[in-house]
Amino acid sequence: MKPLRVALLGCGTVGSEVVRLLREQAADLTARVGAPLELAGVAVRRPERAREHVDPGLLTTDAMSLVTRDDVDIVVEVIGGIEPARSLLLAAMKAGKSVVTANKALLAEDGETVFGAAREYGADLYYEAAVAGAIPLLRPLRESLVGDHVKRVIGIVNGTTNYILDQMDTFGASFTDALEEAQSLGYAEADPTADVEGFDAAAKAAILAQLAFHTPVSAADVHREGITEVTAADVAGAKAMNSVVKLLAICERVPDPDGSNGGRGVSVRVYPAMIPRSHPLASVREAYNAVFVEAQSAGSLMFYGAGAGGAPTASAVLGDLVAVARNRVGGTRGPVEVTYAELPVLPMGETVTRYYVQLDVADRSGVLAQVAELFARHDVSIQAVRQEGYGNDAKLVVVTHRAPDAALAATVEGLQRMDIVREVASVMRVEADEAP
Ligand SMILES: NC(=O)C1=CN([C@@H]2O[C@H](COP(=O)(O)OP(=O)(O)OC[C@H]3O[C@@H](n4cnc5c(N)ncnc54)[C@H](O)[C@@H]3O)[C@@H](O)[C@H]2O)C=CC1
Ligand SMILES: N[C@@H](CC=O)C(=O)O
Ligand code: NA
Repeated sequence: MKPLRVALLGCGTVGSEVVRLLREQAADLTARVGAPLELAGVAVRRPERAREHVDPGLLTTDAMSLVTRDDVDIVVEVIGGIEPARSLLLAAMKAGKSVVTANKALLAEDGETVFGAAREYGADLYYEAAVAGAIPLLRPLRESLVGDHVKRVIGIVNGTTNYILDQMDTFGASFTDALEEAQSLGYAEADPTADVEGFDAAAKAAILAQLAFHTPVSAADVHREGITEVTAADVAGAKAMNSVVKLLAICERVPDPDGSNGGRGVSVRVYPAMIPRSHPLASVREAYNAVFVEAQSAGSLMFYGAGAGGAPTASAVLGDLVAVARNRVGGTRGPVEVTYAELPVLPMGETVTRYYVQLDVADRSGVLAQVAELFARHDVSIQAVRQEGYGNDAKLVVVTHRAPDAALAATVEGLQRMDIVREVASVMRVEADEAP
């Protein structure tokens, strides 16, 4: 059988592992695809650098010529970022190549163009590695669950931030030390701001929401808060509540009051939140990822595994590579993205959540009543309130019932202006528990 020729774009953390696996598993991959997979070229920025497993004769800095070469069938993009990745993928699809990418930033920022090109040119576009690394998640959403009605997707989709929060929670590590470790382990993006400010998780949330709800969602639609403002007080507050702080990506269909099945819209958001230690997401440690999918007929499904790192991510890339190669051998195509639902993405203010608020207060009579009155004024119902310490160390901890995020935010602003409140020491959303 004629070999299928693969152009690899980028040979960093993920790309170098793709090359290694292609070489080490060549015989098995040939048997599984029905044709050998042959590396036609590797586009890099610095060809003078020695690379294990790569024949130097395959290296080029001219990625555009490589992707359009007649002897290339499949293009694997693991450069990352928007340009030149977008131009390279568009040129590849136009030239009739099948495409595999791990680039969530591009798919979330300008999925319309990239998915549109796949439709226009009839090209295969696979991207399992883009969300939750090695975990098979996009293929289940795109194929296995496509006959169901997905209601909610909630999970931990960024390994770097989970690693940092876990180190802070378990060992009391500093943010900076934990980030450096995550970088050295190959989990972090080239610019770790993408991880710690939540951009990476927001891109993944957009991709998940689009697939789950068959509706266009881009990174700009996602409410995003990172973990740079998570303090030791937040982590300690969570501990005292028998909870843990996790950076969550949440994609929800918001029910329509008239009961229509499609829903009023979708809420897509990323923020650090407290979850009870008894919840399965709380036991997701280090750089692992886990995602719950709640569907009408399937019920709750949990996907767990390595969400970052060279070899795990390369596993997902190889899975896609075999899939597109099989399609080429069989003369077929994979699934095409459909976003027929056109559900609106609702503003964060309308999203219903719960808050944990820790206040340093003056310890005198009437304080609790004034604080409670402010919550009531914003129609935010209190689930529990507790005082810790006394005198100058008095703290009030308030946990609310569900309320629109705008009402909760206005309540916190009001607390910040109250004389009796010395400091709003910690504010954190509370998720994934059963409370109303
Ligand atoms: N590292 C991880 O754990 C994961 C990474 N990803 C995604 O995989 C992609 C690659 O990530 P990493 O390998 O971690 O990044 P990396 O920064 O280690 O590798 C990217 C490589 O592309 C090269 N490059 C940049 N511009 C180029 C150009 N114009 N032509 C040729 N090469 C160029 C860089 O020199 C670098 O070696 C990104 O889209 C990332 O978001 C996805 C899941 C997990
Ligand atoms: N930087 C990302 C890598 C995978 O997408 C992460 O930390 O999860
Ligand atoms: Na994945």
